[in-house]
Amino acid sequence: MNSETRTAPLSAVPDQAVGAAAVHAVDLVKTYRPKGRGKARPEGVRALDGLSISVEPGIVFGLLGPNGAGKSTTVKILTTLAAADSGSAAVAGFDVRREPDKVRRAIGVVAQKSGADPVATGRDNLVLQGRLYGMRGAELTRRVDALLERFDLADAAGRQVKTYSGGMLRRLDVAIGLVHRPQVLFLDEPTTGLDPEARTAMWEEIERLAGAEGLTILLTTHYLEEADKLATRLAIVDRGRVVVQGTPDELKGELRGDALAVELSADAADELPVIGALGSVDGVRDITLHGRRVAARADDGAAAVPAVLAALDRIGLGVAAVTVARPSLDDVYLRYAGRSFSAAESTSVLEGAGR
Ligand SMILES: Nc1ncnc2c1ncn2[C@@H]1O[C@H](COP(=O)(O)OP(=O)(O)OP(=O)(O)O)[C@@H](O)[C@H]1O
Repeated sequence: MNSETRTAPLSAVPDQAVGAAAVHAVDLVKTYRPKGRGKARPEGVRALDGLSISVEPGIVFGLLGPNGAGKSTTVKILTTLAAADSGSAAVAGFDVRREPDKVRRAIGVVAQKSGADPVATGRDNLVLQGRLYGMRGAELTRRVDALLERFDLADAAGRQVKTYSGGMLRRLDVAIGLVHRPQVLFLDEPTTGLDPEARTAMWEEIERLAGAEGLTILLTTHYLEEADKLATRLAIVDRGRVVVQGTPDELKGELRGDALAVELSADAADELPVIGALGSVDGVRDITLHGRRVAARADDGAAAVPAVLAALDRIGLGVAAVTVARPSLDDVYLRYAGRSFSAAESTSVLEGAGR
């Protein structure tokens, strides 16, 4: 448990709000305060700044954000491992502050760092977890066998976990999280550090799980592609707040049209003629120029390309390349967070280094 101070108690979650949602969090605030005096940031780090989410049962809900956005802190609060300074949260209908034991029974947690005992075998790790939840005898053996089979670990079940590959260890972590048949499974960045093959296998596994037994999965990720592929709904988190939420298609659909990227054969001396020329093309808007790169949105990108090339030609600019892309989650992030995902990632890395 963390040692930071709690400035105000969590308020109870209203019952009617809890009923329908598998996870319901309102206005979570959390500040990590430095332990000693004379630290660089005496005011502490505000990891959550009024974060709210509501997750309906049976879906994969993605919490997407760059490093340092507050995803793990949210998971810690929802899984009763940390206390919020203020706000309220309920999981599987239980208040995380008032009913932490019930919450813990209802959830499985796969943290960023493996919780498996490296010197025990895969099977023993699963058995131990089951026993912690009161499972015994044939029921436990059947459950462990089924999970070993399902996660393709049956052949390695008798080996010490320290001999497992990264992908096997992650699969074991998920299996451990599922032993006691939780209603809600928390997966905190489940594919970070995995090679592409193991990542694809884990994606397939998560997709399979989501369909099974009405399990609700709350997944945190800083991979745009992962959120796009797996999440039924997602919330984009930036600096401790949800900046926008919806299905990946809804979010991308809000950005009307395609992204058009034109690389000029030479730097354009002045932005205005470029903006003027492209602005005269039907359906083309939001034009920006950085050096040789022109970016714009177009209602129908492919159809606009000939007219765009002609317009640039008229003002004497040659074109080296043109690409047309459907809106991505990165575009959504840029629109709502005001900076690109990769810029946010590098800022948070620098912030982290400065702490
Ligand atoms: N125990 C702690 N003490 C001090 N600051 C912390 C602590 N844990 C997290 N933070 C800071 O709180 C902010 C949110 O961190 P958090 O780990 O929740 O983000 P995240 O989105 O999960 O990022 P990551 O993917 O890197 O884990 C960051 O600035 C982080 O450095």
